[in-house]
Amino acid sequence: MAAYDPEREGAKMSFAKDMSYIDYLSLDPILGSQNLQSNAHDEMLFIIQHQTSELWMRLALHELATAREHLARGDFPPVFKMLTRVARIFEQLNNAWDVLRTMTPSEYTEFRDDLGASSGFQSHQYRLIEFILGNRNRAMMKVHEHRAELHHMLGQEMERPSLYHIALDNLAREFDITFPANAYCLDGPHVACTEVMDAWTRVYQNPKEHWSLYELAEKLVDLEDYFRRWRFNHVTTVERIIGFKRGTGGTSGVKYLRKMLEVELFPELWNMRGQL
Ligand code: HEM
Ligand SMILES: N[C@@H](CC(=O)c1ccccc1NC=O)C(=O)O
Repeated sequence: MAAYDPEREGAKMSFAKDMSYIDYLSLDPILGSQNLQSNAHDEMLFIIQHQTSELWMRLALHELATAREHLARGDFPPVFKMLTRVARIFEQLNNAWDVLRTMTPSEYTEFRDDLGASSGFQSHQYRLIEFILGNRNRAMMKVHEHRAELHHMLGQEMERPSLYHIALDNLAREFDITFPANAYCLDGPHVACTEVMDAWTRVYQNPKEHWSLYELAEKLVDLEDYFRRWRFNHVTTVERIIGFKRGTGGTSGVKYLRKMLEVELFPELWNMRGQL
C-alpha cells in the first residue's frame, strides 16, 4: 500500500507565497527566544515555564481589560464569559507547577546564580493583573523605572478604576445607594467597607432578585480562589526548591511570599459569607 499523501486529498503543501502556521504564529521569534545563561539542563524548563506563564498572563490581561469595559456599560454576559476564561487561565497556570516541581534543589542550584538579580517580582504583567483587579501599590512600580513605557503603563492603570470598583458601581446602582469614597481608592489596595459588605449581603439573601450581581460576585470569588491557589502553589514550590533562601529579587523569599498569601482582592465578598 502506498504511503498516505495528504496532498492527494487536497491538503495545501506549498507555502512559499502564502502565510503558513509558522508565519501566522510568529514562531521564529518565540522559539528562538530561549536564551540560556548556563549549560544546566533544567534551565530550558525554567525559561519555558516562565515564558508560557507570561503568555497566559497576556491573555488574562486582554480578557480583564475588555471585561472591565463591558462591566462599565452594565453588559454582564460577556463579562461572565471573560471572567470564567481568566479563572481557567489561572487553573492552567496552577497545573503548570506540576511540571516545574520536577526540578530539584540540586538541579536549580546549577543555574540559579546565572539569574543575577532577575526575579518574578519584576513581572510587569503580573503586577498589571494585580493592579487591574485592585491590589495596587505604587512601591511595586519602582523596579520598572528603567523601562519607561512599562512604568507608564502601570501608572496609567493606577489612575483607572479597578475591575472591582466597576463591580461596586453596578452594585450601588442596583440598590440606588452611594458607597463612601474610601471604597474607591485608586492608588492603594482596596480596603473592606461595611456598606459594600451589606450590599453584597442583600444580593446573596435574594439571588433571584439580583441574579446578574449574584453571578458576577461568584465569578469574582472564583477568580480570587484560583489566584490564591496560584500564590499558594508558588510559595510551596519555592520552599521546596530554595527553602528559606533570600530571593534573587532581594526580598526575604518564602517569608515575603507567605505575607502575600494574606492579600484579599475582594474582601467584602469573603467577609459577607459568614453573615448569611
Ligand atoms: C524555581 C522556581 C521559582 C522560584 C525559586 C521562585 C522564587 C521566587 C521568590 C523567592 C520570589 C520573591 C521575590 C524575590 O526576592 O525574588 C518570587 C516572586 C515572584 N515569582 Fe517566583 N519563583 C519561581 C517560579 C516562578 C514562576 C514559574 C512564576 C511564573 C510567572 C513566578 C512568578 C513570580 C512572581 C509574579 C513573583 C512576585 C510575587 C509578588 O510580588 O507577590 N515565579 N519568586
Ligand atoms: N526569585 C527566584 C528566581 C526566580 O524564580 C526567577 C528568576 C528570573 C525570572 C523569573 C523567576 N521566577 C520567579 O521569581 C530565586 O530567588 O531563586
